[in-house]
Amino acid sequence: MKLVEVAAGLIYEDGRYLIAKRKAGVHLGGLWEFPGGKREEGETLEDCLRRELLEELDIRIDIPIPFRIIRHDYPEKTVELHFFRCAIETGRPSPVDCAELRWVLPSELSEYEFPPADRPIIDALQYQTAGQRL
Ligand SMILES: Nc1nc2c([nH]c(=O)n2[C@@H]2O[C@H](COP(=O)(O)OP(=O)(O)OP(=O)(O)O)[C@@H](O)[C@H]2O)c(=O)[nH]1
Ligand SMILES: [Mg+2]
Repeated sequence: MKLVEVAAGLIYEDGRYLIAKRKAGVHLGGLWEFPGGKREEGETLEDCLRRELLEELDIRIDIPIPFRIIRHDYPEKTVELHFFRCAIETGRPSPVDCAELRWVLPSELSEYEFPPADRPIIDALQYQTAGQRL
């Protein structure tokens, strides 16, 4: 089956992560996600992340730090999601290519419906923050 490589940003600011709601009608439409998209030929995953965040949110980010790679089989395709931690360098996020944007606390992430592939990321972000409070 075809393998789709994706870069997605865990965009962090003042204790919150920026999440986006996917437009209706696209793959996994209506679910919340970490902004990003598919790598194009000739691009590194970091280039891809920068391009997608500029296209989808109109922001430029500082240096992305690789966090985790998750491979997940959907019935129609297999995705390899490369998650990066990052922060906004310039710009104010606007929902150019998504239905809605929200800044949420790690503890609030479980109130939003994410694609099944994102489960381990949500768990890791919540676990990390819980640890920091100990
Ligand atoms: N961006 C993003 N994609 C995810 C996440 N989790 C997940 O399973 N995906 C899947 O990874 C693929 C990447 O999709 P995308 O729709 O963002 O790609 P894109 O921005 O290049 O969009 P396009 O194909 O309309 O140009 C989709 O099949 C999507 O369902 C996530 O947290 N963020
Ligand atoms: Mg996208």
